[in-house]
Amino acid sequence: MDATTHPPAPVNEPNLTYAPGSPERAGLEAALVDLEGTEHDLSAVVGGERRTGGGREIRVVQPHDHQHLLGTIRSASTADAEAAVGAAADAAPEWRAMSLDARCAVILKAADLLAGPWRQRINAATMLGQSKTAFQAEIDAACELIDFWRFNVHFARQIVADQPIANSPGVWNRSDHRPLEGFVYAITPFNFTAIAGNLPTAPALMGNTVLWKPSPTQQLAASLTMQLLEEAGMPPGVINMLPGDGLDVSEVALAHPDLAGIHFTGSTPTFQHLWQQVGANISGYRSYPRIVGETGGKDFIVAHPSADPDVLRVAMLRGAFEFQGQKCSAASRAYVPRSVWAQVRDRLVADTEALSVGDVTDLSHFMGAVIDDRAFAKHRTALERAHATDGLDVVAGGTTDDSTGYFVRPTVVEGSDPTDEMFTTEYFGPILAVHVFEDADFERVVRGMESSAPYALTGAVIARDRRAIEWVQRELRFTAGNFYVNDKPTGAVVGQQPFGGARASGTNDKAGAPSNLMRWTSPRSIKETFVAPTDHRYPHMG
Ligand SMILES: NC(=O)c1ccc[n+]([C@@H]2O[C@H](COP(=O)([O-])OP(=O)(O)OC[C@H]3O[C@@H](n4cnc5c(N)ncnc54)[C@H](O)[C@@H]3O)[C@@H](O)[C@H]2O)c1
Ligand SMILES: N[C@@H](CCC=O)C(=O)O
Repeated sequence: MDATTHPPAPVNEPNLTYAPGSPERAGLEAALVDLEGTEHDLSAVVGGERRTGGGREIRVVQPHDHQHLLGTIRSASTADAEAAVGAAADAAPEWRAMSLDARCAVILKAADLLAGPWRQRINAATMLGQSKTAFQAEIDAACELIDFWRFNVHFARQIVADQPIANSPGVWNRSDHRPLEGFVYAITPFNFTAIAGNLPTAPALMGNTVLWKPSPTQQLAASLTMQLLEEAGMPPGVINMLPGDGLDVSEVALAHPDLAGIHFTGSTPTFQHLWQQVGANISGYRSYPRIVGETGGKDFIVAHPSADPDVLRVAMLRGAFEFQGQKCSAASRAYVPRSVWAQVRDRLVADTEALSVGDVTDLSHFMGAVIDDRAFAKHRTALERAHATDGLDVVAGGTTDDSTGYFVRPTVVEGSDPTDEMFTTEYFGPILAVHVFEDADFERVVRGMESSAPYALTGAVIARDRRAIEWVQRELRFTAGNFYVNDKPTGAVVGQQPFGGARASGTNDKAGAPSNLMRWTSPRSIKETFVAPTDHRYPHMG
């Protein structure tokens, strides 16, 4: 309960530029060469020991150069998962008894290691394994993860310092922010190294022990993150990493009486499947598992007739195509009045066609490849359908090429029917659907957007008319957990725009915020009476 000391105050980590000639660019290029040259050890880590999983093999390749092997995973088996549950249970008593200062120190050291000596290694791993450009790797693997760690320390201390505000005479009330009883199961997505690092460490900071199942396509950066945490002093068994497809791990973890929570980020169907499994097993748990999940999106930009066309164009280009549209926050549908579209269309098409797509180790590219063959096939099918469907007009991009890497050209599709699947289905790729409408129909179109997709993650309004901004904000209040005015709907910053959405987009517990950390504590209220009564009778009894 020691939250009275003063660790360094959190400040957002500045983004390095990687401009030609900069020292960070030289460091990054050296790290890329170093990591590309070898096949990496992607073993499980259970109780601090490396362990070759007993399950099926998964090849981890560079998405932009799919013949280039980075390493091979042996998926964790049920025996590996059982060993991890045991290691988490063994580590729990000492970890939860440790002072909050000690746990914070581990996390703050991890942040400083990542800001310093580990920065380019983990950035390079994120570029090679997830096909992020230097800038996209920097804002994710370095800055956002450093921010998660530093701000979470600050928020954890606020939570522990939050104590009852009233004491009756002769009484002292206290709150004991206990960790959960059992282990937390953290399951992380391919697209953000920061999310992969945050999901196991947030519950650990609050005193829990964790089973961490990273995404196979993020495993290189995940393995390095695990090494960094060990160097920072994370004790063995507090976080147990189980690579692979997760099927055997879930078989053990979701049926185990000690499952205390799930910390998930990924697709909506996977999250719903996990929740169903928990529901099916509900009578077998010691406690009701906390279920936190941030999931899919179909994120929008809506322009008002007063919109600045340049602001709209840049919001579309960056919002839809950075990291190949593989951010849960990526703009994948836009609604644009005809008068504004007339000023935006040609330049948007020209700029989209000019975006360079390629091997991200060539730092001149704006985009890399999509994550794997499955994603590639899904996007190719969506584009074939767009080319073949009346009412859909592919005005930029629309082509794919997987001869060397999983490349999908950034694509703009004009669609006359806003109920077409282009406007409702999450493809999770660089495909932006645009619905052009008559200016006079603005209010009708916005009202239709309220329920046109099942998600509610991010959205943006582009307008100069203040009344329009206010009206859209009110009308679309429940359509986005993160709402942007005159900006792209991506790029939330920890401590500034707490991130998460509702409806089919998740439980909206807001990653990197006190509300998330609260889910990993089970408070105990303690009342101490200094001079206790010694007579059971009340005055009214005479
Ligand atoms: N809302 C957010 O904050 C947020 C952030 C990032 C990504 N996402 C969403 O994530 C999705 C993309 O990520 P993805 O492709 O990695 O998602 P995914 O659902 O395919 O996989 C997520 C994780 O779940 C694992 N998994 C799948 N089935 C499992 C099972 N039965 N047991 C255990 N683990 C299992 C995967 O291996 C992976 O580690 C998109 O839908 C995107 O919108 C959301
Ligand atoms: N927080 C990130 C998205 C994370 C999901 O992929 C953003 O705001 O762009």
